[in-house]
Amino acid sequence: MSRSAHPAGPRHADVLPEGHYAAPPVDLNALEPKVWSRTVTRDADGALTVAGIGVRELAETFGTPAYVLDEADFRARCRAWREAFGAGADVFYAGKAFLSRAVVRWLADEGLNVDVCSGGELATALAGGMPPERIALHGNNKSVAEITRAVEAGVGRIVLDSFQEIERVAAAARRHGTRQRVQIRVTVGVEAHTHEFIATAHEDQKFGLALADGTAAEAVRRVLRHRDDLELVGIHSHIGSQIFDMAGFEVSARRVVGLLTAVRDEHGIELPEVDLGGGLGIAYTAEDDPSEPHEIGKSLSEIVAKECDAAGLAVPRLSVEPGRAIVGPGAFTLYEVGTVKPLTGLRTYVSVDGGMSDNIRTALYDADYSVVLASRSSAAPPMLARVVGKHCESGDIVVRDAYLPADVAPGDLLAVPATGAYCRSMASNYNHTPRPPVIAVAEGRAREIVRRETEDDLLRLDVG
Ligand SMILES: Cc1ncc(COP(=O)(O)O)c(C=O)c1O
Ligand SMILES: N[C@@H](CCCC[NH3+])C(=O)O
Repeated sequence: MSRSAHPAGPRHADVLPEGHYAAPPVDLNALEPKVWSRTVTRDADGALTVAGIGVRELAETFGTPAYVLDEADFRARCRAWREAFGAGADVFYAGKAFLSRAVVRWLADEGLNVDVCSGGELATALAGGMPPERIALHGNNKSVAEITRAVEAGVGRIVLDSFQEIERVAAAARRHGTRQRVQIRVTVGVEAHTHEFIATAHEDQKFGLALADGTAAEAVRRVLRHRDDLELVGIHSHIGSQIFDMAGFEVSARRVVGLLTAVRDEHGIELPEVDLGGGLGIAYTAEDDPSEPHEIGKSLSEIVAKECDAAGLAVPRLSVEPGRAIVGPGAFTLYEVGTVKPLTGLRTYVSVDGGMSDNIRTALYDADYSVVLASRSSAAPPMLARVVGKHCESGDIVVRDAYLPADVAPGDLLAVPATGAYCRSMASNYNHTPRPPVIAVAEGRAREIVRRETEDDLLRLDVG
């Protein structure tokens, strides 16, 4: 629920701060299709089911908190992205959103490639069986060891992010006796409309090489001096994350094609690839309205084609790197309520058995999430609630403003949708909390694809 200037709607069990919060939903048991994976529904008892499995059964078998990932939803989104861009383009799933060996197998099956940005992500992609030529390595400060491993593994591309890295990748390729395919990551000078921490195309930040002051053009010159060791295949731009407005991508596409034209004019070569990055937003609440992959595919392909046509360039092979848009909507986090604390005249604090260690996004980006009572339906009136975790931090908030049925009680299960991206992958062990498992569900079956951490796991690292 977003904080808005809407007046309070129907009567509800709690007192609302005046004029500050959106009205409660008409039906608290309803499931907003935009934020749930495609197989989530309520069964005859009112409990949530996913892929035909009830959440009470999931909680009994695997415990809570747990991330529940719907394989059919994940695969359907992979296919939608592939189809949206067609055979003349590549879709690189951004592994930072969430990566595990099972997910890599699903990606490989569905014909997607993978973008990794660390040695650990590279190791996971390889361990999951992704062919190395379908892996791209990113990062603004890749270590020499990471570069060497990627070159030795034979990754399909390394995305260069600094002048120093050009020399490091060239040296690694020379040592290994290969010619490494590379792209140059540029910052196109777009102010993406998203949280400051996840915008990446304005010039005053750490990623990429700026177009505006000629740094990107200089990077091209430097890469081309290493023709024996580096094959410059294209230009890469990623403008940020959780973006709804396509205008930023359009400007980015135009500016990248502008650089391709400048490269042709200066060096007499046409670079065959353009990658426009990821960053497409998803719905976290009913108010969010993301574009569909086919709209995005059509609009980006048309802009690149039009700009190339105008510049007299052959249309390059396009690629994109969606992470959140593929894995985000397909998972929810299942929590058990521990305490319910009404604060007179304010709201009710509902504490769950996880928190900022399994979802840091609310604290870090002020992200909005929604939540439902999952283990049963309820006819109780709406109560203004804040869903909080169990950590020693007052900013440990999972859902800042939520309406829950007023009879929510300890032992109830809550589900927070759209937690597939950047929740498990950004999870921490704060307060020595073992991280939750990822449970994959498909066709009536559930299995752990990442197991729950144990206190033994934590103590095993404590060698003092
Ligand atoms: C280079 C690059 N590609 C792709 C992504 C994926 O972004 P998203 O998960 O928002 O699609 C990111 C993260 O923002 C990124 O830094
Ligand atoms: N971690 C961020 C997105 C950053 C993506 C990586 N460049 C999020 O949760 O929204």
